Amino acid sequence: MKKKIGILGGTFDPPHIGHLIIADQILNLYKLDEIRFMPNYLPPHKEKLSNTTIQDRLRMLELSIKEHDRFKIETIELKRKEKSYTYNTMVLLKQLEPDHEFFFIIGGDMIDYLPKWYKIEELMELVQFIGVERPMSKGETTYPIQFIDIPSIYISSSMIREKIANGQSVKYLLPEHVISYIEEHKLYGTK
Ligand SMILES: Nc1ncnc2c1ncn2[C@@H]1O[C@H](COP(=O)(O)OP(=O)(O)OP(=O)(O)O)[C@@H](O)[C@H]1O
Ligand SMILES: O=C(O)c1ccc[n+]([C@@H]2O[C@H](COP(=O)([O-])O)[C@@H](O)[C@H]2O)c1
Repeated sequence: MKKKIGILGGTFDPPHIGHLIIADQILNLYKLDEIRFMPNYLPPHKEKLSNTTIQDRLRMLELSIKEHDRFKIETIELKRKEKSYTYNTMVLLKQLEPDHEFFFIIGGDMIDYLPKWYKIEELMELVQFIGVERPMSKGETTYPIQFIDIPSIYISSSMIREKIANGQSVKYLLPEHVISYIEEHKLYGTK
């Protein structure tokens, strides 16, 4: 049977409850079979922002999703070891799994940036996008994105990295297991 799969691509440095909430809301509202969290190898548009390794990002993601039986991890971009252009990834995924229907999930900041994406016109033809509003971003677009109305969450990975570096609490902003991992491995300037 044709499965409906949501893809949440990201850097996840670190993953936080914003990612988990949007994934669960969309899974439920779109009646998807699963959500795959897809860490990129090299984000196309970001400088390296922290000293975490790919293994750290992957492990934190595993710890984040382990209690949800419909949350999975898609490692296709980690295996390719190149800049993670979504168009290339989705072409490959659709070749590998031709029977599945894919939905690519993006937050408002990424929607603002879409005109700069690699082969954006072709990508829009290839996969349905689901957009989530995000505080501080316009999230307006002429691309055919389906917007979904879910609680807006003012949390970002950069906010979390900054709080940790300043010795401030991040309790409840990300899963406890991930906080323990960050402390154990002294990530993001943990004091
Ligand atoms: N709080 C949020 N609300 C809506 N979308 C979000 C939220 N946090 C992340 N996203 C979306 O999830 C995807 C992956 O995000 P990413 O891993 O880059 O986290 P981030 O919080 O945006 O990180 P950073 O602060 O380092 O830019 C992107 O499409 C992003 O827009
Ligand atoms: O393909 C592109 O040109 C492109 C440009 C920017 C971001 N993306 C993808 O969008 C997703 C969210 O990106 P990020 O950097 O906010 O984590 C992630 O899967 C990126 O690989 C893709």
